[in-house]
Amino acid sequence: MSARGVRPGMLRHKENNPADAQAGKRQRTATGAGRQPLSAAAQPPPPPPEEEPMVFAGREDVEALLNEKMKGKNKMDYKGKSEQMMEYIKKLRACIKWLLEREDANLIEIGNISARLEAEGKEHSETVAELKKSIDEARSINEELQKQYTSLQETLKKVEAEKMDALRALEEEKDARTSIESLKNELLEDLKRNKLEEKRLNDQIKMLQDTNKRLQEYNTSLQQYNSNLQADATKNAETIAKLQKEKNTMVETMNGLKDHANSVKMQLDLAKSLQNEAAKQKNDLLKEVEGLRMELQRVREDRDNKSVEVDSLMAEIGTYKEITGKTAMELDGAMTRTTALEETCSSQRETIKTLEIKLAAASERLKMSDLTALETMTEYENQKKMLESLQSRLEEAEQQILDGEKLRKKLHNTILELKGNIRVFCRVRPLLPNESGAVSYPKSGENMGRGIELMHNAQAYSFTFDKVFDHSASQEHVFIEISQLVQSALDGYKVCIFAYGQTGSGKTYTMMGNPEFDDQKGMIPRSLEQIFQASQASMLEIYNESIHDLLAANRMAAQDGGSSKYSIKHDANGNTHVSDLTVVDVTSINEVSSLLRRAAQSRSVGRTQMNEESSRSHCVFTLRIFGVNEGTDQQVQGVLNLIDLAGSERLNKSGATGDRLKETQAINKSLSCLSDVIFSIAKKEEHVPFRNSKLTYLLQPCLGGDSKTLMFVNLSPEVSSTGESICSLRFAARVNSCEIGIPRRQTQMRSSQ
Ligand SMILES: Nc1ncnc2c1ncn2[C@@H]1O[C@H](COP(=O)(O)OP(=O)(O)OP(=O)(O)O)[C@@H](O)[C@H]1O
Repeated sequence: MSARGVRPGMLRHKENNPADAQAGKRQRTATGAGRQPLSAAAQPPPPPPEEEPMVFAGREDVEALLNEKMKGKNKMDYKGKSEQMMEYIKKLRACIKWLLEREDANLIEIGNISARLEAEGKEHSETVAELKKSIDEARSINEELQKQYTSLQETLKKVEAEKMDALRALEEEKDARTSIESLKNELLEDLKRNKLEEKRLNDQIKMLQDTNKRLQEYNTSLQQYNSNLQADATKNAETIAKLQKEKNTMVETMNGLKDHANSVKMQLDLAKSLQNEAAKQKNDLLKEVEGLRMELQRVREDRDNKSVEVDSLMAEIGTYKEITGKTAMELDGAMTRTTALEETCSSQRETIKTLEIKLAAASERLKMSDLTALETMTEYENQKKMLESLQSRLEEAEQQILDGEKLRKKLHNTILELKGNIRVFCRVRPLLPNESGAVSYPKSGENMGRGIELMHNAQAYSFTFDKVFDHSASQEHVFIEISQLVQSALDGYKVCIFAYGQTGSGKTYTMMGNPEFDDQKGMIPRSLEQIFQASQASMLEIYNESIHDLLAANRMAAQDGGSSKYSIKHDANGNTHVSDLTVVDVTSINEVSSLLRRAAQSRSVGRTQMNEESSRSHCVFTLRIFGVNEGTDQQVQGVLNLIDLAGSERLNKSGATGDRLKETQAINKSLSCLSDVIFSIAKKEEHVPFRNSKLTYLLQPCLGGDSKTLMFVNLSPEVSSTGESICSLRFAARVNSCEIGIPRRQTQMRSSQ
C-alpha cells in the first residue's frame, strides 16, 4: 500500500483482530440498523496470519484503492495476477473494515448528536420562554427608556446649551492657557536665567566663602603677627624708653662733659695764653740773653781790646820806662787810663756776672714754662680724646635712638596697616610776612614729630597724628615719608593720598607744588618720578558737583557735552572708572609732566578773599600702574590717586557771594558728605552714604575698601586761622581713627591673561 494518505496524527493501526471486526459489525447492526450487541456465545475466528496492518486516512485513500489496477507480467501471468488480487482483496477488506468502523463511530456520533439535539431543544424552549419573558421585560424597560430618552433629550438640549457655554469658556480658557503658556515659557526662561544666576551666585558665594576662609586664616595669622608685633612694639617701646633714658643721661653727661670740656678749653686757652706769654717771655728772655750775650761778647771783646790796650800800654810803659824819656805826667795819665780801664773791666765783669745769673734764671723759667706747656698739652690731648670718645658714644646713642624710632615707626605703620587705618600727616605752611603764629610743637618726649599744639582763645589744643611737618619741612622731606605708599602702588595696591585744609593752607603746594623748581616740586610730580614704568593717567576735577575732564583735547567741547556724561562706576575688584574720561598712556616722566601742565591750565581757579589763587574744585589725579615681575611672571595693577581737595573754609569766612557762594556751598556739601562718610565708617555703621556726593562716590574704594589711604591735613599757622585749623585738626583726628579694612594687592599671573 502506498504511503499516500499517511499523515501525522491521522495514522491509525489497522484492526488486525477479526473479533474486533466482528464486534464492529455487530455494533453497526445494533445502533444504526438494528444490529445486536456482540453475544458472549459467539466464537472468535482463528487468528489470521501475521499481516501488515492497513491504514486509511480518508476518502482519498479509499478512492485510490478503488482506482488501483491489476498489473501482471503478461496476460498469462495468472499467478501474479491472483497474488495481486489477493493483495487487493486484503486491502479492500481493510478498507471495508475502516469504513465500518467509521460508520460505527458516525452512528455513535449521530446518537450523541440526537441526544444533544433533544437536550438542546428542551433548552431552546426554555430559552424561548425566558426570552419572551425577557422581551416583555425589555418592552417595559424600553418604555421606561423612551421616557428616559425624552427626558434625556431635554437634558441633552440643556447640556448642549451648557456645552456651548462650556465651549465658549473652553475657548476663553484656551486663550488664557496660551497666554499662561507664554507666561510659563517666559517664567521658564526666567527660571533658567535665575538658575544660571543662582549657579553663578553660588559659585561666587563659594568663592567668597573660600576667600572668606582664606581671609579668616590670613586674619588669624595677621592677628598672630599683630600680637607678635605688639609684643615686639612693647619690647621696642621699652628699649626705646631705656635708650631714651640712656640718651637723656648721656645728654646730661654730655652736657656735663661739654661744660667740663668748655672749662678745660678755657683752662687750655688760659694755659695756651700763658704758654704763649711764657713763650713770648722766653723769646724776650732769649732775645735779652742773646743781647746780653752779645753785650757780654762785646764787653769781652772790649775787655780783650782793653786788655790788649792795657798790655800795649804796659808794654808802652815798659818801653817808656825803658826808653826813659817819657814824662811822669804821661805815665800817670796812662796809669789813670789803665786804672779806669781796669775799673771798667771789673764793672763789666760784674755786669757779665749779673747777666749770667739773669740768663740762668731766665733759662730756668723757660724750662719751667716748657714743662707747664707740655703738661697742659698732654691734659688737653687727654681731654680731647675723652671728648671725642664721648661724642662718638653720643652719636652711637643718637643712632640707636634713631634706629629705635625708625623701628617704632615701622611697627606703628605695620600695626596701622594691619588695622587698616587711614593715616594722617599734618603739614603747617610757613608764616607769611605780617602773620603771627599760633602753632607750637612738642620739643621732646614721645610726641616729638607727631604732635601739634594750637592756642585759641587762651586755650591750648593738642593733637597727635602719624607725622607732623612744621613750616621748615621741605617737599623732599615730606615726600620721603610718603614714598613708601607710592611704592605700594607699584606693588599692586590701591593708594589714595588726599590733601584737606582751608584755603591757603598749602594743599596745592603740597600736592603739586611748583614743578618748575626742583626743590618746590610737590607730591604728584615726585610720585611720578618714582614711577616711570608704563602707566596710564587721567585727571579730573569735581567742580560744583560735576565732573570735568582735565585732559580732554578740547576742554570747551568736552564741557559742552555736559559733565553728566562722566559717570562713576566701581568694578568687582574695587577699581573705579569714570566713563568717557580721557585716559592717556604714559611711559615717561616727560609725558606726565606735560600732562600735568595741561591739567594745571585746565583747572578752574577762582578768586576769594582768602587766597588769590584759590582752586575752587577738587582735583583728582589718577595713575594706573601696570607692571610685570619678570622673575615670577606676576602682574601687578596698582592705582595711585592723588587728590587736591578744594578749600574747607566756612561760608562766612570765605566772604563769597553769587557764583562763588554757589561754589563754596558745593564744596561744603561734598566736604560735609566726606565727613558724614568718615563718621559713619568710624562708627562702623552698616550703611555708609558714599553716593551722597561725587567726591565720596569717587573715593568709595579708597575709604570703604582695601586701599592704603593717607590724608594730609594742611594748616595755616597764623592766629586768625586757628578756628579753622582746629576744625581741620578735629576732622583729621576722626579720619585717623577710621579703620577701612586690610589693604589688598591686585595681582595675577601673566599666563592667565
Ligand atoms: N610748605 C610751604 N612752603 C612754602 N610756601 C608754601 C607752603 N605751603 C603753602 N605755601 C604757599 O602758601 C600759599 C597758599 O598755598 P596753596 O595755594 O597751596 O594753598 P591751598 O590750600 O591749595 O589753597 P586753596 O584751597 O585755595 O587751593 C601759596 O603761595 C604757597 O606757595
